Amino acid sequence: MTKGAVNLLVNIAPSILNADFSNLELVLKQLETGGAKYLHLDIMDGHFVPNLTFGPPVVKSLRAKTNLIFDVHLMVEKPESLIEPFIEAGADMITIHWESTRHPHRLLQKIKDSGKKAGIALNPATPPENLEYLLDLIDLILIMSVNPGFGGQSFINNQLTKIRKVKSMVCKAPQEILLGVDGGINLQTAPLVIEAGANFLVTGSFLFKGDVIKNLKDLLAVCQKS
Ligand SMILES: O=C(CO)[C@H](O)[C@H](O)COP(=O)(O)O
Ligand SMILES: [Fe+2]
Repeated sequence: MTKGAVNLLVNIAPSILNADFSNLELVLKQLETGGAKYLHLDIMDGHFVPNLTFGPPVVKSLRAKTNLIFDVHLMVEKPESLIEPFIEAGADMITIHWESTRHPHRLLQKIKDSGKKAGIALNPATPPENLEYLLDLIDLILIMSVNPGFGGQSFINNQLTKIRKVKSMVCKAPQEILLGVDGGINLQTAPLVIEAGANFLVTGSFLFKGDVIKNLKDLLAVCQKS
């Protein structure tokens, strides 16, 4: 990839956080029918964030049912201990939080050494300049546009400024880096984040209110137009 290469395609990564957990096989089929390529898996430990979700066994069960690209978002204390279990469960990409570890460089290196894509997420109050000496290890920068922990929160508008700053960092990197946004993405906010430079949009509660397939298709259409 040439220096400054930018992926013009906008990707949608559906989060199942607000899906019907009693019928995830159906949810996977709906997302595939709607045109999804990724599945965003929100892992919460009740410590780093005040909520609990699921762990490697659930990811392994889902892995057996779909070829979607598994994008694992680790919102946990001590993510060091969970890299291998999630890779064994079938993760294709693992995103750690900058705030969750003293050694983000070592952890990103560990993910890359395992042959998986490495992502780093930034909470709303974390400045993007912290990524300067990590950039060569990063495949995805995930800007949290809500405080992590729950689906269905409102988009924090000042994160648009951060997306613009990160866009200029990403353009200078020698490799392709996806610029992701997670939280409060819907038909109104998607064009704003795309205009600011994002090309990887995580969306959860918007999709699972009403007709999942229609909502996903509508969002993909907005992304293609923006
Ligand atoms: O990481 C997350 C929350 O911490 C989720 O990925 C995010 O909230 C998606 O849900 P929604 O679209 O409802 O905001
Ligand atoms: Fe997430």
